[in-house]
Amino acid sequence: MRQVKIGICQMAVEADKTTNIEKAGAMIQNAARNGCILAVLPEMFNCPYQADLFPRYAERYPGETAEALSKMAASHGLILVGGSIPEEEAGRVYNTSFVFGPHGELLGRHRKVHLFDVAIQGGTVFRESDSLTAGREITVIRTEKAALGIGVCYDMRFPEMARTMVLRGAEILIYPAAFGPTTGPAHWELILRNRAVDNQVFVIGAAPAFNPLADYQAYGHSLVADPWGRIVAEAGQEETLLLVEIDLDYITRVRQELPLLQHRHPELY
Ligand SMILES: O=C(O)CCC(=O)C(=O)O
Repeated sequence: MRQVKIGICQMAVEADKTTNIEKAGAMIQNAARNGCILAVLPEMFNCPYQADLFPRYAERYPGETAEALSKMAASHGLILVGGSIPEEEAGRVYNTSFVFGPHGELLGRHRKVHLFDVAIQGGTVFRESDSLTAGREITVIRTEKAALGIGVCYDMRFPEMARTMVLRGAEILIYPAAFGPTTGPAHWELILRNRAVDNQVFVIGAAPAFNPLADYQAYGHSLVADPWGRIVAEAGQEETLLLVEIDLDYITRVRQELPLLQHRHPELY
């Protein structure tokens, strides 16, 4: 048994950065008290999800938020997937997930590759590329507990990226995300379960809670899907710490019984 207890911090993101960092800290502490060895925050957890605000909240590494995350990981001795934050480097702003280890060390970072530029009639209109630059790397982070494939929100819609992470050894795909009221009910669960069943891995979607005062209405519904495509934990819309324990050996069992990855014909596609 390779048990991993995980805490997903579905927090309501507010306008004030320090308040958001403190709230994340309290939820991570709660996760640690509940025995979690992995905690996950949502996309843009320190900043309202508004393209015009990203440059204003952006930090150069190691800034205020990354330092706080590193300390939280170290003081609780857990692996922390720090959602994402606007990260500035050389005049460009990225949507970046920083991942810290149990001694507070930076294990890696993922810069969102696929920017969310959509105009859905009667629904969400968003242009991340107005203020963000896309990352150019696929991210798999090997930790002492599990190999983590990291994507940010819209990245989850690209099965090629998930497959690449899995072929590079990822056992858990983790997507800090912030789906909204248009695509959330339509696609959120479908996509996350699909990435799990396609790749026979665990998949985590970590969302902000619905906040009636926010400009962008997050859908919430953080969830964990297992390698069989089953939902093993799911939150509602409200602020909550979603706790779940998974057994990574289940990946091997599902792959032995249904050897999907061995049956591929990459020479044909
Ligand atoms: O793919 C979607 O429907 C939502 C994506 C999104 O909100 C994001 O990438 O931040």
